[in-house]
Amino acid sequence: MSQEDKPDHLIDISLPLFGGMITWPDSTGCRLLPVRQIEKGDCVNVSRLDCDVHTGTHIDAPKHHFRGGHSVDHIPLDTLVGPVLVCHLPDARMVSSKELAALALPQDTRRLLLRTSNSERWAKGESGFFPDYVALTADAARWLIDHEVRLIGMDYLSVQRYDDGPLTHQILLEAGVVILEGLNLAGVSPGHYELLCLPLNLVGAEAAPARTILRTWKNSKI
Ligand SMILES: Nc1ccccc1C(=O)C[C@H](N)C(=O)O
Repeated sequence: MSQEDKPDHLIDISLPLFGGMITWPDSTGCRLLPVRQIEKGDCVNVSRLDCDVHTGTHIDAPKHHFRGGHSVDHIPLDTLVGPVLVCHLPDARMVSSKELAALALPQDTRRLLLRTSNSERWAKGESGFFPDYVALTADAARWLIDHEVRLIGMDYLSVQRYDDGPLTHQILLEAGVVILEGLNLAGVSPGHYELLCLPLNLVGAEAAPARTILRTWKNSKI
């Protein structure tokens, strides 16, 4: 790698996982439980993570909504890693096809992350789950498929609005679009990056937590 090609910087857009973190209201929550403790006389520290697989930043696979649908271990890495466009919709109360069309995305956009006012609320450290988060409508899901987007990332714990039915998820997952939820895009400038989304390879699971990073490059286009 020449000096010019060195990574400029890495931006962690995933949520830290910790006991008591904000989770989906129906979730059993997230706990990190001590199994062995040096301070209690054990020779090592060992913890157990107790959470559902939709905790923090995570991907959803078709199995989340479809019997017999693919699980996360079948999602190809080359969908999860590669060029991505980050768009900023600071004033959107929801994201419909109208907001997406107004972005005038380059035709070759296959991965799209949307920074909304949700990210500012993560940044402020709001303490509880907020059901009025910004998310996609079903017609936005159809728009993404029509425009051949293969991965869509949103900055709250669901891609669909809290009071909506499951249609947004179903449309995306049926078409094999990877749903990336629970991003924190606070302070991320809109533009082109390389996405590195690495979910746990949980065999047979409908979702998996995913450490997710954006990489910018100094002098090269991705
Ligand atoms: N953790 C859960 C537990 C029970 C029921 C749903 C969830 C979800 O996380 C839903 C998810 N965020 C979704 O919209 O796909």
